[in-house]
Amino acid sequence: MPTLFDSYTLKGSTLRNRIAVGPMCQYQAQDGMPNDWHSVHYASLARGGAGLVTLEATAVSPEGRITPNCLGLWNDAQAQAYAPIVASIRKTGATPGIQIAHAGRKASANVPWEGDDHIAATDPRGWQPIGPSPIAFGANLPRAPHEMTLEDIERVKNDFVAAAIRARDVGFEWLMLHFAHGYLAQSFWSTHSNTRTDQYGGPAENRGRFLLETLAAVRAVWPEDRPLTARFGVIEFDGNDAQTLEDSIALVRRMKEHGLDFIDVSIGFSTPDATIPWGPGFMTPIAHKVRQEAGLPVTTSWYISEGRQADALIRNEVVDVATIGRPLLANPHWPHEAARILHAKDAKTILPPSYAWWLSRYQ
Ligand SMILES: NC(=O)C1=CN(Cc2ccccc2)CCC1
Repeated sequence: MPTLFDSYTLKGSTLRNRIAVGPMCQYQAQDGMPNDWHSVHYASLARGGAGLVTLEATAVSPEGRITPNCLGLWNDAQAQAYAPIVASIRKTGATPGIQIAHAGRKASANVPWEGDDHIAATDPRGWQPIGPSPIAFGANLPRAPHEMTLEDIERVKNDFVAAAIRARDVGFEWLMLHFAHGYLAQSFWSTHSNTRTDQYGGPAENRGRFLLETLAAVRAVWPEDRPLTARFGVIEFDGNDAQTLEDSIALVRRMKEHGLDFIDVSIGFSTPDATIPWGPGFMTPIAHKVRQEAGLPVTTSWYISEGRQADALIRNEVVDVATIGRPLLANPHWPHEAARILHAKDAKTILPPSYAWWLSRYQ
């Protein structure tokens, strides 16, 4: 029976435990470049004992950013700037991962604590969002995206491939495609946002095409021995859940056929009219259903906050890895605290010597 502090091996990668840091936007970049905010942030999370440290949504092009302050991997200067961050994660024994993303019709927005809304079309800080159809998300994101031409679609797929090559070459070990949260890929899948009548719209097979083509193109350049994963919104909580979940699991099976190794099960967030049943581990039964029916190892996040809760999910094989988000913002050493609560491991095996040595003595 696996436990939270057992290692996890997938393809040629072994995580020191089953705790993954979920990708969480920091909105601290200028022109997509990582800086000392990101260096300190990710080194702190790695030193705290997590197994997999996944960098936040990193845009594959300038237009693919959610906000002007999102990270990017669209040029070589950015790519080189991640090398010290990868090294600092590896130095602690954690595994470096990165989520590559395109925000689609949710792009060109103010950072959450400065409005969380679309930048005015007349404001030079912003840009024209793009998407499958000229349909706005609504609410705080009222701008209708430019309807992507087939050339736009090819360009964006190539941007994902180029970003994956940069992530590969700078040493990231896990790659996560952002196929969730109402961003570009999710918006091709959802009927809330995709009303195309060409081969990228209409029936599920067509709405899944952009995701599968992007996955296949990235798989072709991502090393076979490094995990290729995706965070995918399998449900919208919009009143149509049974059908959406059935269709999404069928698409996950296709993703597996196209080389996906692992999936992070999340929410579509394609419509402001959803009623999300927030609560402790509320996504874990859905993640388990995807795991069993699609035959892929899974993780999920959302309100997984306690060590015993996360350990039970692993022991009962509900999920294979527990993704922790906001509790790690509150306490990057959450893994150490969980290890103590679970009597799993002492500080010596979780924290770097500069901390562990003194924590393990004079008990
Ligand atoms: N890059 C991402 O995937 C983000 C996800 N978020 C979670 C979230 C989404 C929707 C509603 C609440 C929280 C917040 C902003 C960035």
